[in-house]
Amino acid sequence: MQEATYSPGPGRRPVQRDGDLVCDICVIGAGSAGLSVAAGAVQMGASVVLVEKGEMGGECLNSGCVPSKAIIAAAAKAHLPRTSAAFGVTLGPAAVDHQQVHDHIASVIAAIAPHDSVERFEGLGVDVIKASARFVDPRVVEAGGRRIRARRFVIATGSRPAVPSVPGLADSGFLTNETIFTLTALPADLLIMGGGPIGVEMAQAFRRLGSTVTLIEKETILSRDDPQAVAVVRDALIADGVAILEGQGVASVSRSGDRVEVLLDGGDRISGTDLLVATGRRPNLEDLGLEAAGIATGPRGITVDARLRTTNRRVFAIGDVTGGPLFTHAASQQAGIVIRNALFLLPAKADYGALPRVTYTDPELAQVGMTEQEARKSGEPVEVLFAPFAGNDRAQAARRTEGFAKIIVGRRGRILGATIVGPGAGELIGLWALAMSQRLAIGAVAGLVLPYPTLSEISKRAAGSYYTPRLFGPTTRRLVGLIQRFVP
Ligand SMILES: Cc1cc2nc3c(=O)[nH]c(=O)nc-3n(C[C@H](O)[C@H](O)[C@H](O)COP(=O)(O)OP(=O)(O)OC[C@H]3O[C@@H](n4cnc5c(N)ncnc54)[C@H](O)[C@@H]3O)c2cc1C
Ligand SMILES: NC(=O)c1ccc[n+]([C@@H]2O[C@H](COP(=O)([O-])OP(=O)(O)OC[C@H]3O[C@@H](n4cnc5c(N)ncnc54)[C@H](O)[C@@H]3O)[C@@H](O)[C@H]2O)c1
Repeated sequence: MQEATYSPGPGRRPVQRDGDLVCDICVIGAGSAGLSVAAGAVQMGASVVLVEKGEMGGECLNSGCVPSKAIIAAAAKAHLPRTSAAFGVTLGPAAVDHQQVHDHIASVIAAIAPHDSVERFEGLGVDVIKASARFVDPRVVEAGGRRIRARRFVIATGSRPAVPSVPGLADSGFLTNETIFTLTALPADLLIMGGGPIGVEMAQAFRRLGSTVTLIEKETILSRDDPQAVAVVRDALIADGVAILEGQGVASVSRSGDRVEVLLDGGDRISGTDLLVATGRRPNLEDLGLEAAGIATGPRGITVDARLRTTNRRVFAIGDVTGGPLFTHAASQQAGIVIRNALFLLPAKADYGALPRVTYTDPELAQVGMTEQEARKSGEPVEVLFAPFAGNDRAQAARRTEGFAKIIVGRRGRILGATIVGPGAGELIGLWALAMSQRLAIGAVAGLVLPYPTLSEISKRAAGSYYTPRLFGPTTRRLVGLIQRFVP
């Protein structure tokens, strides 16, 4: 997480009192969520203690967003020879050295790590304790043999892979996001259980790097997303050579020598050299002493209200440990809400109505607000605006014409949601996130002047189509005809 740093000079520091370390805010967990609160709070003058039992930066830096996007970038390079010929450029076949791919991933992590480091946070004035934290009563946390008494606590302990209880799986040896980025040899035959964002991103990346890949999904891949957009991603994965088995559960797993064997619910058997389990997440709640602090949990994680308060009024919880939305940018949005509540006593509430999400396949799939299906279910009259990348001149020049932008509009041009699947969709969705967060109507995007030729014009094209039937209809024609009679 790259949040801004401002150095206002020394602020309040935690103090030792009656054997306790006393501070304004104690943050548990130094991942995307915890680091954002700690950095923000200390720079606004609060005294902050940050407790982390593992690596600073948490999952996003060490085993999530950063390494996954680094391997996707390597895979894009490996894919170049397969797309260049249409431009009249012939590249030799890609030779992938996975040890060097691993080193590339490690060096990207190392480049970002100083921003999340103990040194940087202590430099900002945070007391960092490298230990496991546990509530001993509603007001006190113990960590590394120290007692921390804070006005407010923030639990930001994240999540870990949820491994399903499939017979044989635990004894067969499998990879998760915690281990796959440490491989120094490319898996020859990779089986992936789970077709969520992790499964599909990794399926395409490893296939492009040279693995044979089979993706096993018990329902449909990317099931939360617009099926028409998912179809574009599915076609791209298949074109890359990923075998996709949808509607197929895994009945059992076994290992025989260097092969892992999977028995599917339907009775078919498949085997591979490696198995990646990407079947969702579990919140990190254990050993936190939540009962001692009177903090309730639900099936997805720690129970919080719209202000992100737990059932203990001194304690907030944010990030993956609350069960969703499971994104780094959601964690930092939540951190801002906690800061407003805890430091300024403002009743700020979480609102995910304009929270974008992107799956970084090629093409990317980006969403903000409601999908078409969600909007239709809401009962409001819905208009669907559609612009294909094939109608975008820049996409034509780059030979990237797959995909589309679909904008969902309600009454009086209110933007209800945007789905973009295609080249650079993750960058293009930002415009719609801004439009939705500022409650702009569709006319604001239709009236934008954007540089030609850019992919971003697809948004204007889709927005403009809202006015096509209104502008080019019989009323306008009659009006122009009437006015023209008076033009000398
Ligand atoms: C492969 C993968 C790719 C992803 N890609 C993206 C992406 O592209 N974009 C995106 O937005 N999101 C992505 N995510 C999701 C994102 O990584 C998470 O939503 C985010 O990291 C959650 O942050 P967090 O601070 O809640 O938890 P974490 O980052 O998990 O941090 C929690 C920290 O708390 C510490 N901790 C736990 N218990 C204790 C304790 N008792 N005492 C002290 N410390 C403790 C842990 O050691 C950890 O460091 C991805 C996830 C994965 C797995
Ligand atoms: N680009 C991004 O922003 C990004 C990338 C990766 C992860 N993430 C975050 O991390 C979260 C976790 O990702 P994920 O992909 O592990 O989880 P997920 O919950 O999104 O998807 C898991 C998939 O596994 C399937 N599944 C579950 N059990 C199965 C079984 N026994 N056999 C076959 N399939 C099974 C589910 O039907 C589901 O489709 C995501 O929800 C997302 O919020 C974000």
